[in-house]
Amino acid sequence: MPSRQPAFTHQQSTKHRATFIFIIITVFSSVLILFGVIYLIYYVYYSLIHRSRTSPLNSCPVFLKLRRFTYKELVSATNGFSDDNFIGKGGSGTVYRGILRNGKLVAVKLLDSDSLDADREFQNELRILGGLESQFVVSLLGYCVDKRKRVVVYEYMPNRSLQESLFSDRSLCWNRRFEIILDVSRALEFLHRECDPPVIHGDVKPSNVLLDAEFRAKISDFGLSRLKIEPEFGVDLFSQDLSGTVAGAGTGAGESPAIGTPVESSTEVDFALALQASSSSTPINSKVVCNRLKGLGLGFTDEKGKDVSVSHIQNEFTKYDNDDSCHNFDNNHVRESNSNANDSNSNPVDGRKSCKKQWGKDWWWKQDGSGELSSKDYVQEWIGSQICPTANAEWDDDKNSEKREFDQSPKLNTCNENKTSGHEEHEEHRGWKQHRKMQEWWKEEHLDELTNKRVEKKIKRRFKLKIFRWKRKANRHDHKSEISFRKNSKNTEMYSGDVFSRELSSTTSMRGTLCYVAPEYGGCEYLIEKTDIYSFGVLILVIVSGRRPLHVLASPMKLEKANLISWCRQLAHGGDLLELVDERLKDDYNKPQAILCVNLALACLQKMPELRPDIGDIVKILKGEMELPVVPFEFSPSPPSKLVGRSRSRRKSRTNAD
Ligand SMILES: Nc1ncnc2c1ncn2[C@@H]1O[C@H](COP(=O)(O)OP(=O)(O)OP(=O)(O)O)[C@@H](O)[C@H]1O
Repeated sequence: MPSRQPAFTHQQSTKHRATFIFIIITVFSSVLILFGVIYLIYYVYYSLIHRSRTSPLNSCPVFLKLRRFTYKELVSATNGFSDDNFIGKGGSGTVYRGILRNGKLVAVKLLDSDSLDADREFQNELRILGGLESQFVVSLLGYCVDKRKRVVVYEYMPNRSLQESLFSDRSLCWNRRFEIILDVSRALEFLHRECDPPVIHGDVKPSNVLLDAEFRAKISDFGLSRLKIEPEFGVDLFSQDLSGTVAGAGTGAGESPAIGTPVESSTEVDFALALQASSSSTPINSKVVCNRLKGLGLGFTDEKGKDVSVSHIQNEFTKYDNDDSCHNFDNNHVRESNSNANDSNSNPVDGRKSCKKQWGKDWWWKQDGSGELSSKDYVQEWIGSQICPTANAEWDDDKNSEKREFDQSPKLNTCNENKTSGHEEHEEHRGWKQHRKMQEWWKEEHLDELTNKRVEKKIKRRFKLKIFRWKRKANRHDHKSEISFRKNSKNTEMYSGDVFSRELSSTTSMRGTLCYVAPEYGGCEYLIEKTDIYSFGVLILVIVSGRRPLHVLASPMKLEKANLISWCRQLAHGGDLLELVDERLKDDYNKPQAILCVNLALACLQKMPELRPDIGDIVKILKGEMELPVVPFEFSPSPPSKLVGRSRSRRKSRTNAD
C-alpha cells in the first residue's frame, strides 16, 4: 500500500504540470492573438486615416504625366501669392494669376490646407482632369505638394468664369451666350461619350465654366467628379421601390415626384427637391423659421441693396404670420452681417482686399457683387424647413422630445401634414427606405453641424462615424447652434452656393451645388450622366435669363420669379417663354434660339432622369440637327410661398378696407 503513494503523487504532479503548461500556452496564445487583432485594427485605422494624405501621388500614371512644380516656383510665379494676383476664391481654395519662367500665364489654385476634403478634391482633380485633353475642358498644367500645401496649376482663362461675366455689368450678348451653351454641351458630350470610362462632372454651374480670350467656354473644377467605373455607379436608381413616387400622385398641381424622392405622406425630405417644392404654398411659421435660422448670420438687403433692419424683417414676418414675432432673432448678428454686406457690395469683385471681406459667412450671396441680391430670406425659409432635425419623425428611435417639438412647430414640411397611420405608414416607410438610406447620412451631418464645433472637430478626427452618431444623440436638442454647410480652412462657416458640397469627413460627402443639383441625387455619390444633364438645364436657364436659380428681392411681388425653374415652368404653361430672356438683351437676341434653349432646359430639368435627353441629342438639338422631342409638361407652382399669397390677400383686403 505505501509503495503506491509516490506513483499516485507522481501521476498527479504530471497532470498538474500538463494543466499548467496548457494554461500557459492558452494564455500566451490568447495574448498573442489579442495583440495581433489590436495591431490589425491599428493598421487598418492608420492606413484609412492617412490614406488620403499620404497616398503617393506619383504612383498614379496621370500624375507622372503632369508637371510637378516646386512651391518656390509657384511663389515666384504669383509674386508670393500677392493680393495683386488674386483672381477669385471658391469653396476649396484661392486662385491667383501667375507667370511661369517661360512667360506662360497660368492660374494657380492654392487649396485650403487644413481640410481633408481639399486634399481629396485635389487628388480627384488631378486624377480626373489630369487625364483629360479637350478644347472644351480647362487644361491642368501641373501641381505642387509641399508639406501640407496643395496647389494646382491651370491654363489661364482671361475672361474668368461665366458667373462673373453673366452677373457683372458687362453683360454677354446673345450670340456669346448661345456659343457658351453649345460649348458646355460639347464639353459634357466629351466627358460622357468620348471619355472611357465616362466622366460625370457632378458640379456644372456658371462658376465652373471658364471663358477664354474669345469667350469660348471650357468646363473646369473636377474636384467632385466621378469616373463611371467606380462602385457607386452600380447603384440602380430605378431599382428603388418607386411605388408612390413615380406612379403615385403628384406633389400637387399635377407634378409627379422625382425618382428617389419620398412618398408624399412620409416625413422624409429631399433637399434638392425642396428647392422646387419651395414654391409650394406650405404655410411657414415665421417664429420657427427664425428660431431655426437664428445664428445663420444672414443679412438682409432690400431691392437697392440697402439694409433692411431686423425690426423691419420681424414686422414683415409678423405681418404675414399671426404668430408671435421672432423672439430669438439675433439682432446684433444680423446687423453685423448687413454691415459686411454693404462693405462687399461697395466693391464687388475687384481686388483681394474687398473680396476678402466677402469671404465671411455671406460670401455666396454677394460673390457677384450684386447689391440687389437678397435671396437669403427666401432660402432661409426652405433651408430652415428642410434641415430642421425635428421635422423627421422617423429619423431615429429616440424621438420623444423631438416629437414634442415637432408637434408644436408643424407645417414646415408639407409631408408632415399628410401623415398616415399604422399599417399604411409602415408600408410607406418600406417604400422609401432605400431612398432614406441614401439620404440619412447627410442629415446626420447637418445635425452634427448643430453641435459644439470645437468638441466636434476634436473627436471627429478620431472616431468619425461613431462619434457623429453619439453626438447627434447627445446634442439633438441644441437648437441654438448654427447651421453651416461648408467649413473653410479657418474653420469658420461659409454659407456658400456650394451648400451641397460640404464634406465633414472623408467617409461622407454632400456634393453638388444648391439649385444645380438634380432631385434624384440624394446628396450621396450616386452620380449619373443625367445628373449633369439636370445641372446643364439649370445652367441654360441661368445663361438665358441672366438670373440666378434662386433670385429673390425683398419685394414680395418678385417672389414669383424667385425660383427660376418653377418660374420657367409657369411661363411655359402660359406660353410666354421669352419673358425669361435677360432684360439687358432688350430685343437684341435670336428668338427661335432662345425658345429652343428654354425648351431644351425644360427637357433637361425633367425630374425623372431617364426622361432627360442625353448629351449626344442635346448637342444635335443645339446644332439644329435634331428636333427637340416634345417635353411632357411638368408644372411646379412658383414661389409665392406664403409671403406672396398672404401679401396679396393683405393688399387686397387693405384696398377693400380703403
Ligand atoms: N483657370 C482659371 N483662369 C482664370 N480664372 C480662374 C481659373 N480658375 C478659376 N478662376 C477664377 O477663380 C474663381 C474661383 O475658382 P474656384 O474653382 O476656386 O471656385 P468656384 O468654382 O468659384 O467655387 P467652388 O470651388 O466652390 O466650386 C473662379 O470663379 C474664377 O473666376
